[in-house]
Amino acid sequence: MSEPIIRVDHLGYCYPDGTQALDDISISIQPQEMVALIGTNGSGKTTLSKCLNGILKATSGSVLVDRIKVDAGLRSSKLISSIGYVFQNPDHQLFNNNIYDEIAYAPRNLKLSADEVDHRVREAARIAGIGEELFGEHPFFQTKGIRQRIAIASILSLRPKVIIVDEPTTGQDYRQSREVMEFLRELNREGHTIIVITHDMDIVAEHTDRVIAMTHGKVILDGPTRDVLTNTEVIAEADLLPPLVTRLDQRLAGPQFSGQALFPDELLAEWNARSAMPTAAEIGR
Ligand SMILES: Nc1ncnc2c1ncn2[C@@H]1O[C@H](COP(=O)(O)OP(=O)(O)OP(=O)(O)O)[C@@H](O)[C@H]1O
Repeated sequence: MSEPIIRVDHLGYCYPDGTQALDDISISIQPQEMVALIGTNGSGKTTLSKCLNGILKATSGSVLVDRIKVDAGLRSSKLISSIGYVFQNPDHQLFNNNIYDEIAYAPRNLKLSADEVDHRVREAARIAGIGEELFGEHPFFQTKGIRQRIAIASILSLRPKVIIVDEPTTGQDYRQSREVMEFLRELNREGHTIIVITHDMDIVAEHTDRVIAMTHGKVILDGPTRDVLTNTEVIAEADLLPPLVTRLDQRLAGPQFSGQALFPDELLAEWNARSAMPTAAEIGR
């Protein structure tokens, strides 16, 4: 196994008002993983992301990203090029008057040459699927889907190895959500490590390989997506529900029903493999 791109050891974080938001978290993430970070509101997902990104300084334990010791106030150009954080609400991130300047903002801050900035803006926009004809437009007048892409492009222009995306599908319809997730998957295939924070278990099932589940500032389960999402008891401890298909599979009786199905096709295959139709009593088990 290669060296982790993220190594968190016994991380704790306490806000100045005394709220203990993270408690003894230890995780490591390998390069090019596609990870979902799940948990109820207030479980500590955003705080953890901010500690990874150097926005917050751990009050105990340590965080290493791409071998850099992460320390708030020390958002060195190396750290900025290693990890980027896309806010839950793109409007909290976008503040320039046109899309080009928005994407160019961070590389300009790195004091890169004008040519290099221009190259990075065009590259990031192309990867994020933002046409150059939009460069002069104001970010605020775009759809939420496009604003999300601008927010991602403005991080991509730094070419970070790790990208954390906080609730990328909130407020978007099914088609837009799918598009955003497929786009993140593409970035993942191209070599980026992606961490997605989401409450949507169908999105988790379909688009991520590993799930880290949190509650009350602790990691309660960390493993392959199917193992975590079908672990009903632990998922319930985090006040979450597995995908509907999984819940149905777990209620059906019979050896064909594994209780592990995540997708309708998997459940259908199990159903079709049955020698006889289930009785009402079996379904109600
Ligand atoms: N600025 C702050 N000051 C004090 N406490 C905070 C602050 N921000 C978050 N908290 C608290 O820290 C804990 C973890 O919050 P955090 O936002 O990290 O959770 P989360 O899992 O990201 O929640 P959500 O899904 O709602 O975004 C919660 O108890 C929250 O109320």
